[in-house]
Amino acid sequence: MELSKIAEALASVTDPKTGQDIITANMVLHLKVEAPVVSFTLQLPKLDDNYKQQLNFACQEAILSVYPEAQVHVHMQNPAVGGQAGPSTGGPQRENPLPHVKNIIAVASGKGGVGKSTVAVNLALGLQELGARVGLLDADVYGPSAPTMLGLQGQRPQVEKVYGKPKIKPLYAYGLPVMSTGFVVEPEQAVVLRGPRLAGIVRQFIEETIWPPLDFLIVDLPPGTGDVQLTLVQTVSVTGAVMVTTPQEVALADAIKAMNMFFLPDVQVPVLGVVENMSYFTPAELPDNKYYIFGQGGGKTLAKKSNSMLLGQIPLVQSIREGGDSGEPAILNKNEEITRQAWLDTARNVARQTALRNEMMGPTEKVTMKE
Ligand SMILES: Nc1ncnc2c1ncn2[C@@H]1O[C@H](COP(=O)(O)OP(=O)(O)OP(=O)(O)O)[C@@H](O)[C@H]1O
Repeated sequence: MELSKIAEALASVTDPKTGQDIITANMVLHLKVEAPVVSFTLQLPKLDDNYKQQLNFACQEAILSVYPEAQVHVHMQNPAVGGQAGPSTGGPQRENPLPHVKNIIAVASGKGGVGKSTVAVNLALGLQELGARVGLLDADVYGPSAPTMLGLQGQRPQVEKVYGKPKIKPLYAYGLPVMSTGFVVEPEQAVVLRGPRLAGIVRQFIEETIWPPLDFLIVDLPPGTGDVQLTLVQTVSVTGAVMVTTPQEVALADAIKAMNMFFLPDVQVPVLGVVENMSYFTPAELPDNKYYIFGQGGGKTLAKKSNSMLLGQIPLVQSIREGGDSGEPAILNKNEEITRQAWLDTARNVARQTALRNEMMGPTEKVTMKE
């Protein structure tokens, strides 16, 4: 009996919760073969009887299909839930719908149009370029821009049944699994649908999408504060928030208001830092010149107010706008090295601040609903 054949057989078994195969989802531990006995531990996010039985049966069946003589012993184990790296902070243990996603990063802003979606998309691709496994959830229900920015407009994600339950397959762009409210809701529809309905869609996207194992899930939030923000912090443990602002003082008051939501005593999502977008204008023909047309200092002030750092300063350049419109984000444009480096530096800082945060604190507690 070969271990590799057994592992291969187990890779055909799907976790009914995440839609991932149980090997990729790191659910199989201590796999041992002493013919005819095959034993292993199956780590489950929740020991629900029905769920346990289904998986046990599927594992037995998979192994018996390659080694009919095998005696399969499956030991079920419930790991500490709560999800991400770092020790548990104690308190009530709640189920984590994304146990195979290490860090969930919310990208937020005070008002629309500051380039939050541009930052979310380029940050996701930047982290991927640095070697991380990244996914993007565009939860900007009123103005979903990921489909256009990633050249996925008009496409619809497919639904696949996993143990009889429908799960959504994300679309892929440049290797990035992407879900966007724009895939299922027309912009005109979003305006008439009420906040809680849209928030429900976001919750469904988190819980029912077949996200692969990820180091980072970047969540592009709508501007300001509202139902979607609340739903996110109630559904998952958000590792940290990245605030996006422009340098103007006038944008600051709104940004502070949006940021303060993360600091509410019931929420307590750490702010990893601030990305200042449209920091300066650089004409393509004078790449070394910087014109601070929107003033200076907004990003730094916001970082100071949140006791965090300025993660990056992104120039206002035509290629970023063009990249957003053409479906080929600026970070992929190797002819615009200065802009590309600004995005990569930002991604590096986000990765570093996330690692530091995880070293210093336990997972963020999910917010519980108070009736
Ligand atoms: N640094 C930049 N240089 C040039 N254009 C930019 C830059 N950042 C963003 N843009 C452009 O500005 C417009 C608004 O950006 P984006 O959609 O990312 O903003 P947003 O804050 O997500 O807005 P909303 O959430 O209201 O839709 C887009 O056309 C985008 O391409």
